[in-house]
Amino acid sequence: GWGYEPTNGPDTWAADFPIADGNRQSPINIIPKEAHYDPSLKALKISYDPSNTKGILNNGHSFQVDFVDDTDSSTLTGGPISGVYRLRQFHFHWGGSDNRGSEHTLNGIKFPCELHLVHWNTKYPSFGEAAEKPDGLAVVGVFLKIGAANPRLQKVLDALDAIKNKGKQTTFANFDPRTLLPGSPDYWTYEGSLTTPPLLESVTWIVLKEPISVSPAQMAKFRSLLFTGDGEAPCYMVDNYRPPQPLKGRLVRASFK
Ligand SMILES: NS(=O)(=O)c1ccc(NC(=O)NCCO)cc1
Ligand SMILES: [Zn+2]
Repeated sequence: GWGYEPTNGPDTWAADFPIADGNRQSPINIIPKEAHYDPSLKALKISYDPSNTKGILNNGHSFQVDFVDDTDSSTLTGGPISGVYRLRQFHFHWGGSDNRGSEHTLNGIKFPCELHLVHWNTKYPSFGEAAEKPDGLAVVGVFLKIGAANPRLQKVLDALDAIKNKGKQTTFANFDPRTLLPGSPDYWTYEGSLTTPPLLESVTWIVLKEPISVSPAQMAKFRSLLFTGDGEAPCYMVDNYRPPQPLKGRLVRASFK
């Protein structure tokens, strides 16, 4: 199956997922000077209920923290979206060293890590249905940059020892992902896709301008995970990012001047 190695990585995905060469693929390189300030963009309204935290899973591509999404208790509204989107999961993408790892880039600059908070539009009956609609998903992207250790991240990283291998999951409770967000509400937004197969063109991307911090030791924790399952030859989970894709005429809007 697909992955991030030379034999199954992003350059091979179009064979099984032709939409990889589509007109609204993600991620992209964001050039702030070419973004269009849109005064009609609303503030993001994010309200999460920590008791919705369901668990943490190594899915062989990243690890994700899953949320109970059968009620409107953890939602995203406002910003560029209309209606109510429910939090489904959050996950990360990171590099084998600090000079790479993010999916979106800023003026061509890669960050060591990027957080994705995945939400689906409740006008559709389920995540799966929403994922196939042009306005079905909204993903909030947050850059991580090397600095002081991030205490909010530590609870997530402390759970990784229990999910080292692909397919492993463990309990994870009462986590408020809002604590991972930066102070500034400023964001860029554009119409894009999932950044992993099936690469569905159903995502309104909301990329926050202000990064959060992560320390080198915390980055080492991400890199201690394995792509591989128990009993397989171990392969460290690193460089699980898709590079920027062609903009193909899309506008990137900014919520700030
Ligand atoms: N990296 S990304 O574009 O944020 C992304 C989000 C969800 C998915 N897929 C997904 O959530 N499938 C359902 C099982 O959680 C794939 C890529
Ligand atoms: Zn992602």
